[in-house]
This record gives sequence, C-alpha cells and structure tokens, in this order.
Amino acid sequence: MTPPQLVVHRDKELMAQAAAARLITKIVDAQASRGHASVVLTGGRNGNGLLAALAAAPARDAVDWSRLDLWWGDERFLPEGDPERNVTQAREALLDAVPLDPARVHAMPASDGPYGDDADTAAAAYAAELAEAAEPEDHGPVPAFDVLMLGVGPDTHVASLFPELPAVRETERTVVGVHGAPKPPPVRISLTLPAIRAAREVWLLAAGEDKAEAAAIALSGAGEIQAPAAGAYGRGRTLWLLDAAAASRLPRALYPPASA
Ligand SMILES: O=C1O[C@H](COP(=O)(O)O)[C@@H](O)[C@H](O)[C@H]1O
Repeated sequence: MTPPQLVVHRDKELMAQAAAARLITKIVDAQASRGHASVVLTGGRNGNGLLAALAAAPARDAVDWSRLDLWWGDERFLPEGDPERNVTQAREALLDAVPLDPARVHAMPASDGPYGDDADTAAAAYAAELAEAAEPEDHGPVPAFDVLMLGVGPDTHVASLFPELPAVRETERTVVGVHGAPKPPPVRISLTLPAIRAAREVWLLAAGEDKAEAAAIALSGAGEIQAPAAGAYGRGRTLWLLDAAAASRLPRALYPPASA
C-alpha cells in the first residue's frame, strides 16, 4: 500500500486547474517514455470539473490524444446518451473537443447495449476488455493505468463502491455489477478495489465542504469496507487532491502546508 500524499488547494476551481495541469504532464511524460498513455476517468462533480478545466487549458494541445486510452472507474447503468451517464458528461466536458481515437475510448456498456439490462454480464464484458488490453508486464488482468482518478462521495464511496455493499468486498473480479446503490441510479458498473490498485497512480479528488467528513474518515485509518476511499491506492503513488473546504476537518497531523 502506498501511503497517501495530500495536496490542498485554495478552492475547487484552482484544484481543478492544478489537477488538469498535473494530468497533462503525466500523459505527456507517459507518451514520451512508452509511446502511449492510459487514464481512468471518474464521474461526479470533481471529475467533471477537472475535465472542463483540461478542456480550457491551452496546454491540452501538448497531449497526443490519438495515443491515449480512456477507461472508466464506474458507470451509471442507464441507456446510451442518458445525461446522467458518466461518459455522456465526460464527452460534454472534454472528450468531444479533442481528437481521440474512438477505438481507445473504452466506455462501460449502457443498459440498452449488447447486454441489455443485465449489469453483471455487462460488467464481465468490461472485465474481458480490460484483460485483453493488459500487457504481460502489467502482471495482472487489467492494464497498469498511468493515472486512475476517483471522485470521493460524501459517504466515502469511490467509483461505485459504496460502504458495506458487496462490491467493495470483491477480491477476485476486476469489474462488478452494483445493485441497490444508495445514490441514484441504483444499478451501476464499477471497477473493484483490486482493479483500482493495479494503477500506477491513484488520484482521489475531493472538493467542497460536503467532502470534508469523508476525507477525514478515509484518511484517519478507517477500514475500506466502511470507507471505500480508504482502500483506494496505487502501486506507485496515492495522491489526494483537495480544496481547503474538503481538507477542513483533517486531523492536524495530516494537514499539509497549503499548496496554493
Ligand atoms: O455517482 C458518482 O459519484 C461519485 C462522486 O461524485 P460527486 O459528485 O460527489 O463528486 C463519482 O466519483 C462517481 O464516478 C459517480 O458515478
């Protein structure tokens, strides 16, 4: 387990801009060293805020968008094009504005797609797609993503891993169907903690007063079943990107010097 590093920004706008700049650098560096890069996107307010900031950043043109694989950490299992789907929101915030290779945009299945409304079969299909993309040097059934981003819910959920639900207890499968999520919609698809931990870097995004309690709990030694964000870490780095409001209830010992 890589211990979390914390960066606290003044407010959520600055946090989104700084995280977008950080992501551009990571992608450009990965493309320079390996020829391609892979990023796992998150839904939610903070994830979409980052994508919108990236869309507005002039440095976005430094990325070779045709050599970037995009995956999702979770999806709301709704029909294609539904405004609540994470991929729909990501397209609106950024993806439609950059020259991605459509074959490298790995959206999770929709509820009116080839697997119909069977979220478990759709999840298994996504797991198979990940396994096919994994290289031998990744040493596992999912690619070693360069960056995997996760929004942190006010209840400490990450991706669609909610406290105490079966999905957060999964130790074998890399992608699961989620049923009975406390946040709508109730049916979702999610990467599991083992898949999340395959990433080189995991970035947790938390901005706003409503995330303060969740950040304090997850960073104070809570168990991952009760606080899924506590179980999200990367192979090489675990980075919490917060704004001052979300960091306001962290124990003093954890509170780092303000970054900006
Ligand atoms: O429903 C979801 O919620 C989380 C957190 O969203 P936020 O709006 O509270 O920041 C998000 O990370 C996840 O991808 C999404 O499906």
